[in-house]
Amino acid sequence: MEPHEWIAVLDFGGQYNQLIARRIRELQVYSELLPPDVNLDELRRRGPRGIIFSGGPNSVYAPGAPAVDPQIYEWGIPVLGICYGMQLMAAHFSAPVDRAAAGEYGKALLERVPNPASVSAGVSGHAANTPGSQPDLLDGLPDRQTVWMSHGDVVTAPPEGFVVEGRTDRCPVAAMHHQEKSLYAVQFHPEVQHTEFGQDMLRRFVYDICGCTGGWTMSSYAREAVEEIRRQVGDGQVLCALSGGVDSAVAAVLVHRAVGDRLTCVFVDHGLLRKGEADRVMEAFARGFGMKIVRVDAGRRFLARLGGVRDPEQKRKIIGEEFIRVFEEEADRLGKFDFLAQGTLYTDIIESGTKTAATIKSHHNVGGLPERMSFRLIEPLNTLFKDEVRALGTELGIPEDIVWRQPFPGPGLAIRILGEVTQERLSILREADAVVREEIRKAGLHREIWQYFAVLPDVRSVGVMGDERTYAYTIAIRAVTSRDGMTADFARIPYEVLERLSGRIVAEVPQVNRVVYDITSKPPATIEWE
Ligand SMILES: Nc1ncnc2c1ncn2[C@@H]1O[C@H](COP(=O)(O)OP(=O)(O)OP(=O)(O)O)[C@@H](O)[C@H]1O
Ligand SMILES: O=c1[nH]c(=O)c2[nH+]cn([C@@H]3O[C@H](COP(=O)(O)O)[C@@H](O)[C@H]3O)c2[nH]1
Ligand SMILES: NC(=O)CC[C@H](N)C(=O)O
Ligand SMILES: [Mg+2]
Repeated sequence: MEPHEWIAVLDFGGQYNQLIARRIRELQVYSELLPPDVNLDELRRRGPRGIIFSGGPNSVYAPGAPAVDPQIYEWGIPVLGICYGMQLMAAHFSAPVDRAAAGEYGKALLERVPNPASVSAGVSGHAANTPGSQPDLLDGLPDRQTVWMSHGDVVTAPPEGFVVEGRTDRCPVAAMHHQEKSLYAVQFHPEVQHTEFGQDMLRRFVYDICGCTGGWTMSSYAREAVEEIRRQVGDGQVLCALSGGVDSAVAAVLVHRAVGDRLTCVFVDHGLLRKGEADRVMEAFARGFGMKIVRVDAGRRFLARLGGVRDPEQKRKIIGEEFIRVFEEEADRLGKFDFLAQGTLYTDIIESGTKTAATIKSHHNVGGLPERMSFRLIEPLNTLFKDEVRALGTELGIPEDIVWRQPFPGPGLAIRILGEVTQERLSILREADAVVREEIRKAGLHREIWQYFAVLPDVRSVGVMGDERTYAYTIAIRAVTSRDGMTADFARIPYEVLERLSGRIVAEVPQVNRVVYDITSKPPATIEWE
């Protein structure tokens, strides 16, 4: 993707990195995360208007701490360092960075430090270093404001050539900039919602300091994505992995716009879908989309490969590989396909683990992919979050029921059955899940709850039904609210709805005698149980 103006965010492994890029896009300027060891010539070629260094868990003075090519400071492009990013910049310019007597975690009060040399108006918006004084980042903002901190190291004095713009009780240099170069840094996190004027600071950096003009929207995203796909595919043919979910629907529509009928979508019924799902997906996509869609019934082979497997990561890897084998076989059957399009989101990538971020779980379409495969991947959504994809889907005219369909993981019910996946367990879970979906919809809660489903833990317990002892399965209900799936809270479902759910599940699903409700948020839990 090469939009005419964009901001690069270098990823030092912090928790909020993805949020930085996201906030910039909210300001209508495209932004993307890149690894900190990105090649500078390559980056120069891609021509960002500014660079942001993210936070990260390391200490700059520790051996092996991630760094950047120091040439970056001589390039003349505006840089904003955040937290670890600020400490890195300070250390480069030989300022002392030490362990603080006490760190700052959470809310802090930022006090501006008056800077007589600052020019408060008429910023040229130039990327080049203009000799003389650089404008303040905090210009126009209140003298005292709430910011959000998360650090244990501190820059105790500004490097030579820098002026201090703000401080807190425990942090003598909480915001600073170079007097002559366009280099800015803050110890707090402007990207989090709790930093009162954080978005104003990012706007100031992106527009006034980097000289961006804005106007990037989801429809520009669509336009650029279509061009990029055209360029990538040339006159080749594309297979698109279509699941019925919003991500792959949006990916398919983009590819379709780019290459027309050189696209064939493949929907795999792997036997791990919800009740009635395969038919509903085929019906929804058969009308109105004008794309070729092939359905593959592969239930038997997936189940055979999952026999005896209990480990969640192993299940994910088996499913990821089997998906690719099915696509390869279909490609051979249908003609010559070099490309496989998938609706991979940024969330799938970060959770699967990157160079700097830990593996939480291997998403089947990322960490679960086999090493050897015959396709080149097309993933036009791999920098976006779910709510951005929904906005894009709406922009592309995709029907509301698909745009707002609750997410359903590619490995399907296999990662909601703890322990071995068997035909019997699948049918218990499928029936219980159908009740959950029906009752939540009836209660009118389906739009405000992000995801709601049943889980089958590997637990049996004693009950009494019709004066008889039972020893049967427990069903857990999982329902969460979220904006992008990165964090989530359990949904406050009214007791009456929970009561109906538990009554119906125990009465209607044989082999279940107990229903529990999962009341953990993410973190510390995740949305799915495996
Ligand atoms: N049953 C399936 N058949 C073909 N491709 C699939 C299937 N399930 C998942 N995929 C592929 O894996 C990708 C990731 O799955 P994921 O569930 O994250 O996305 P989605 O199904 O498109 O959207 P949602 O998250 O809303 O369910 C999909 O975008 C799609 O390309
Ligand atoms: O396509 C997918 N392949 C996967 O392997 C996968 N694992 C989790 N999910 C979905 O991702 C979101 C976050 O899930 P977790 O909180 O469980 O990590 C939730 O929306 C999950 O449903 C997956 N989607
Ligand atoms: N959030 C961060 O970037 C933290 C940076 C550094 N490890 C510190 O604790 O100060
Ligand atoms: Mg899905």
